[in-house]
Amino acid sequence: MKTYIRPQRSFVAGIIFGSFVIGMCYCISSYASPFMECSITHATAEIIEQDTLHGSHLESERNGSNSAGVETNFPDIDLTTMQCPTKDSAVDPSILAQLDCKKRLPHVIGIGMAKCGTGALSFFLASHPSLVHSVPQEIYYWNRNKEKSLEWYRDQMPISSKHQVTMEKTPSYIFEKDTPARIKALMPETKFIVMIRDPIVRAVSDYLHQQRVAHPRFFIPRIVKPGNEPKTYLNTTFEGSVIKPNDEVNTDNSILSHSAYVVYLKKWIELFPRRQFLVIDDDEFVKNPLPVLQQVESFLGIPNYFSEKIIYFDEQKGFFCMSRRRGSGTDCAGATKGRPHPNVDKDVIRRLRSYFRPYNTQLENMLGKRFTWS
Ligand SMILES: Nc1ncnc2c1ncn2[C@@H]1O[C@H](COP(=O)(O)OS(=O)(=O)O)[C@@H](OP(=O)(O)O)[C@H]1O
Repeated sequence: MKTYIRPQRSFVAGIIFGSFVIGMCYCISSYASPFMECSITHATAEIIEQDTLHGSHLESERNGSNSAGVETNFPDIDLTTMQCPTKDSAVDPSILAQLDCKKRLPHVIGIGMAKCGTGALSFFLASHPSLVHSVPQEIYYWNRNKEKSLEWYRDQMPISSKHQVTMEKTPSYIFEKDTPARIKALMPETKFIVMIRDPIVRAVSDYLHQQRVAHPRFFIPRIVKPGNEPKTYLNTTFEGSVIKPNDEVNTDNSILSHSAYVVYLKKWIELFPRRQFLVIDDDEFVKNPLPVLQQVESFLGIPNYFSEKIIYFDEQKGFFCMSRRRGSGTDCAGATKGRPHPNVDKDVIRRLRSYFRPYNTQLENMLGKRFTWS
């Protein structure tokens, strides 16, 4: 009989001790939860080690164990994935001091290209616990607001902890001639994300987008002087917009010229080290965003957060969406994405392919990368 009684006693004692431990954990987690939207404990040392460029931006050296390498009352809390609290009251002062919550200039800027998945990328990245994204996504500081101060720019950013990366994207930055030099002078460590896609598909997407805007001046054919930036021109069809009545390719139309990526990207790549750029092919991203998002995490030196668990293909939307998103908001990127593309005349496609070929080849040589659409 004794052999039965002993295990029963230790079983009861185990339950009492276990309940005590669970209770303690619950107390600590409810205390910490107002400022912990997500706790990722699997931040890999390798990814953090790659963050050489960001060392100066992130203002802290991170290490593997307690990723912030700081002492708090809660040694298991990962400060690199912790959000700045909206209210200070419930936060342990030692944690608050380590987060150093304030607005910061962007560490990474999405500089282009329009209609290449830039909105969807920002949508996914904004859910990452180690990244804060400007709202709205597009700030236009380096073009429309260039007279304003850097303080104004900083003020457009959300509050971040010193362990988070701040991001904004304005796809039209890439076209600005003096912007690379200005960023180089003021924020030389900035990282850049550039999204591209099949140039003809981008042109069709741009055509559909401009049609929706439909400014009257878009319908007037304009001759652009050599060296000047082409303007948008819209005809009733895509084909009519990109092929002139004399049967030449309408190179004066920005719908086409903006797909000659190398022309614009070259100026940036000449000024900054190549490691400060991540070029993403939207044709890959749209089909399978997860590896691309993981590549971005690695590029930014932030912990791994994206996985199959939070990204799913939405049959109704026809795009990948997020199954979990912090805060309120939709689960899929904006409603203006994914307009049905018209079938384009085969002969026009053939002519546009040969128009873009030299640009694509130059781009591939510059980036040391091949694209399926080239
Ligand atoms: N996951 C997901 N959800 C929705 N949309 C996605 C996604 N991934 C890529 N895309 C593609 O994004 C294209 C729009 O590009 P942008 O966001 O750069 O457009 S914009 O310049 O900001 O207007 C848009 O192009 P169109 O299909 O031509 O509208 C989409 O194909």
